[in-house]
Amino acid sequence: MTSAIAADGVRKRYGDIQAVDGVSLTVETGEFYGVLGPNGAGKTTTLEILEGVREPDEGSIELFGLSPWPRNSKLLPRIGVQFQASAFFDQLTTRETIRLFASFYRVGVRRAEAMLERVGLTDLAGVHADKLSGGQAQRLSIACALVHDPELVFLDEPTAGLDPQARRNLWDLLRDINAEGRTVVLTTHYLDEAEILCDRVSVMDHGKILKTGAPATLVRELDDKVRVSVESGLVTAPAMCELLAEVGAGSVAVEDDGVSLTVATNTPAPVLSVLAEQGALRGLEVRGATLEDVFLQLTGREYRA
Ligand SMILES: Nc1ncnc2c1ncn2[C@@H]1O[C@H](COP(=O)(O)OP(=O)(O)OP(=O)(O)O)[C@@H](O)[C@H]1O
Repeated sequence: MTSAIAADGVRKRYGDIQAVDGVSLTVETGEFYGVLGPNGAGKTTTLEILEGVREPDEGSIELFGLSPWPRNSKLLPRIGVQFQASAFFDQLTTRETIRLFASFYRVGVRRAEAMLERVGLTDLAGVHADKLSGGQAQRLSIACALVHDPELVFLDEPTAGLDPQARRNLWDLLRDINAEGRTVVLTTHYLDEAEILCDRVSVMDHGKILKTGAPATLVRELDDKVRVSVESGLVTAPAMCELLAEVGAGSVAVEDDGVSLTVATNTPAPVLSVLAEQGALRGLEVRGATLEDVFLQLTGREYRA
């Protein structure tokens, strides 16, 4: 089966800046694929090259086996590109905006109205685009990208700047879009978003893809320690070390910062048993590694979105 996207050796330079430095990736049909990285990593440039709106200096790109550059009219009906909300015409209403996008693709008014309904903007159909909240504007931009029913949708940081509730609402919409069978490619600098939404993510920094995989696989491959924490004062750190040695709990690190006692371990089961036997489970939290730890290991520095 042909992949939705196959890119090989893509490079793009702006003056002295090598924005994209040898990116190769494959996105399978139906996948929810994330390109994750901090500001300036090269995510937007990569996405624009994949969309066919920017010419690469080097490399080959195929969407459904076709080259997106120069602009390929056979591909245009099959792909949806989310424009940044700020690119809307402020003086058009929500309804006029979606109808304008629908007209680009010769899509009827009924479908445009259905899209507004789908993203929950019917009640705001008469409101000017510049009066929409950040979340509403993002939903409108996603509706515009979907109005012609594309198979492959590109979203560039769709939840940037939204409050937590608006982000979660948008996540539900994005999940539904993918569940309908569409391939979704999203860039984000939010690690939690990538972890929650994406089947696979490429972690990007300084124009290069450092690693690609399912978020859970990337985290598991770290083989990082699990952190088991309880409230301080239930059992002391030295006592905990002794108890864990008695049961042969293996390599552990015990720390008490006055708020929590934390045991870092590869084998949490005996740690939990000892805490339970001591009646010291108040405030129990068990934390595994996250994509943040993956980024730290790949780059040697903390993740800064
Ligand atoms: N049109 C341009 N002209 C010159 N430099 C650019 C241009 N677009 C991007 N850059 C630079 O290329 C690098 C990669 O930018 P890009 O926007 O692709 O990264 P990004 O990961 O999407 O970042 P962000 O999360 O901030 O959008 C950055 O150093 C940026 O300043």
